[in-house]
Amino acid sequence: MMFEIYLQNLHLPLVYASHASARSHAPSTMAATTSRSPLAPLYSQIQNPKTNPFFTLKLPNISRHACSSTRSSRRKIQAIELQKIIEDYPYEFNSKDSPTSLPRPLTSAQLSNLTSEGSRLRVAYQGVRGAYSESAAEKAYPNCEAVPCEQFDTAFEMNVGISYEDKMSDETSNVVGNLAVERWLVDRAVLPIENSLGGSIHRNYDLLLRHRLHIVGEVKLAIRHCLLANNDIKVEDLKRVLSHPQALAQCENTLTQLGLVREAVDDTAGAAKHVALHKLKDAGAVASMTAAKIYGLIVLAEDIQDDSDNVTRFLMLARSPSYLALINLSRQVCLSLEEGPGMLFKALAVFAMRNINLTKIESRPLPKRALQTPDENATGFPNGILLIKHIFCYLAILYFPYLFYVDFEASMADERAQNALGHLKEFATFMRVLGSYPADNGLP
Ligand SMILES: O=C(O)C(=O)C[C@]1(C(=O)O)C=C[C@@H](O)C=C1
Repeated sequence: MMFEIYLQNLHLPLVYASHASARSHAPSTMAATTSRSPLAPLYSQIQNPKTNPFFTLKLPNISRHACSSTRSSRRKIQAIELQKIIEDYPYEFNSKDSPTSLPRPLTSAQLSNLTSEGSRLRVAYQGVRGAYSESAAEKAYPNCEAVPCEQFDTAFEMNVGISYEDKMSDETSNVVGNLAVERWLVDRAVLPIENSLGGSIHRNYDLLLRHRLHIVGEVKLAIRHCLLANNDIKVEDLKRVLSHPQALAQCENTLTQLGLVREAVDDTAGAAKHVALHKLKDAGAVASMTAAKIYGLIVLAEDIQDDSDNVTRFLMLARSPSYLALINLSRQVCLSLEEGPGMLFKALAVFAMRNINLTKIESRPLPKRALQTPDENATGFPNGILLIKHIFCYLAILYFPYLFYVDFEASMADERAQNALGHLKEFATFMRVLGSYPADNGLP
């Protein structure tokens, strides 16, 4: 209801308007970009340089100078109706996308637990049943169908979202064809991104950039690890313990006290399943109580994490950005900056000067794969990665290039946020808004 009222009443100013103007000035602004940016050749990949606040990378970089006339017209265009914007979203990606496959913003049905077809929302997570990510999926989308996946990359490939278990049963029949695409399509993927004990999960930050998905939600989940073993096994019998590396790290103190050798596996529940399946006598698993029940293991010790306050934050990803992006509070932007004194300070100042709260900043090295030539890039990285490649070549002679992921609190409709991003775009060599989502402020 609130959303409908919002749809009717909200008028969106700003970057949308500026983009619209940029569109009409496309030839000149593109020429300006060509002369000032090593990234210019990639603009040729723009399919439809219309409004796209979520993937700003390919929008022409308008200098302050060139902007003055745009600014006054921007001021005149004070409002654009939300519905119009939504209808207009082109979400241009690379030229391989056919117009029909261009992602659309999520509908309100998709934001509930139903897809637009009325079926249950399918949410992919890494691991087998009983993994914490499965609980995160269910917390975010109660009554969803949580789909276990072997690896995050499988979960991310939503268009071929064949599930782990489906894949296992189909391994010999090699059915990953069109049929599988239709049958095993998933709507969301769940990605653990940080933990209160272990900090950021770096690999998953890299995945965010490698795949062209949008963050549409977050969930904080209390993680309570148990030490599990087969029936009749005592703690003294154990020599080793299997689990996900994050879980092992979160239980460092207990496991050291017990003198157990750690063995890393893909997920906590997978560890429990392995211990149960192979009836191991010398090995236990660190996993959830739910996993113990599913795989018939006994609980030797509860709450073995180093701190009782052990919370993991998960992100929900979708092929399309969320309508709620326009009223949401949290957003994440990924950017790289030119080398020079105070560049990061300058970048962060665009938020500070507008009184926008930054909730997190993470830096990651530019992915090596970005160095591949476009021809080598057969796996189809998003354009952003190709763009990074150019930046990397440009800076690599002297410096270690880094990407910065910035989380900040502001809705898409917030003029300050639009201005901050517009400002940032003037000197960031690469920028992509990874998503916008309601913060999970409830109890984990
Ligand atoms: O292995 C699992 O059960 C997961 O869901 C993965 C994961 C993670 O990657 O951090 C999720 C939550 C816990 O922090 C431990 C493991």
